[in-house]
Amino acid sequence: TTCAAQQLRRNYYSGVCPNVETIVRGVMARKVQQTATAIGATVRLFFHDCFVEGCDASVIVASAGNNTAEKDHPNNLSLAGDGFDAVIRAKAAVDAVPRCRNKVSCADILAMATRDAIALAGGPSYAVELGRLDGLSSSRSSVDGKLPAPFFNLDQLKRVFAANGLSQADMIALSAGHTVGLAHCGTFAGRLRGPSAPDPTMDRSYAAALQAECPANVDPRAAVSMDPVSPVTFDNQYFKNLQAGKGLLASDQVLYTDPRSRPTVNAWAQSSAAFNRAFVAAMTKLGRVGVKTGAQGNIRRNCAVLN
Ligand code: HEM
Ligand SMILES: [Ca+2]
Repeated sequence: TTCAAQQLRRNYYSGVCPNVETIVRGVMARKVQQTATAIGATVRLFFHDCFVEGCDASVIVASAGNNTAEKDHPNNLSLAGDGFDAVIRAKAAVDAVPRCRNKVSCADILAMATRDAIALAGGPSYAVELGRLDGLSSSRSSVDGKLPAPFFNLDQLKRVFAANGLSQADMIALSAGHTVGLAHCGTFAGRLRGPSAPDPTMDRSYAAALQAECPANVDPRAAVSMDPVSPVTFDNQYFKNLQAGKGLLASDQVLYTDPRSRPTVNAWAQSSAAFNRAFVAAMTKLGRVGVKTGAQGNIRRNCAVLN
């Protein structure tokens, strides 16, 4: 088989739809201005797409008939609607240009939208590789075991990223996606109360603040910022938070607690330039996971519906 990653390239659409990146960026700018939650929602959607059947927009497909799609797997139920909406809107804007109509894949639109969301939030801007096709299937069962859980230790995190060709350094860089966005109280409640709580690796005042934001019988829809310091800015504050015991999920804090990953956390807390370089490299690698070309995929007319 050919190496799919080699098929991706910058400016892939320069012939058929030369303005595609400008069109997507415009939609994202408007979307983010309306709802800042679209930033985290889009970035997480891309991650969950790439880790299941590769970056092929399989996560966007809606359940239909007797097929239950990826998005209805328990691990995906908390994907925020604004990420899906951003892709649907960008697709509509691209398809409104006659020469672009049905020429740009949903998978590539999600990759562009993610790049734009990060840049709009103040993060590093990078040239995005394009040329992915949309997947031909999406099933709930295919998500089983593919995504990391918030209580994973370092070995478990490394394993699920290694399964996608990503190193420990890539995993640490990508975890900084948690510099933006929200998490529901239930995802970290075990660190606040219960047999082994409060988690001794969590800063005491941060634990108290979270306990107040997420009381025992909190509305299951309640969510808190993943980065308590700069929640809508894409920056290396994530790593400074870990140094201060202010990682929200156990899988965040373990990156500092475990001596194997701590030096990397310290380096990127100290240098936003070094973090930005590592993040762009890791995102580019993430975007190459399981890319489909040729007969493995197509260009979906409606991102939520298989052709
Ligand atoms: C390292 C393992 C990871 C684990 C265990 C993990 C787990 C989680 C969990 C539990 C949430 C909260 C969901 C909720 O309660 O609604 C979340 C949110 C989020 N994750 Fe991750 N994640 C990981 C890696 C990543 C990566 C690699 C990215 C992207 C590069 C990412 C981007 C996000 C974003 C942006 C949010 C906020 C979503 C929003 O605001 O709607 N995560 N993650
Ligand atoms: Ca996918």
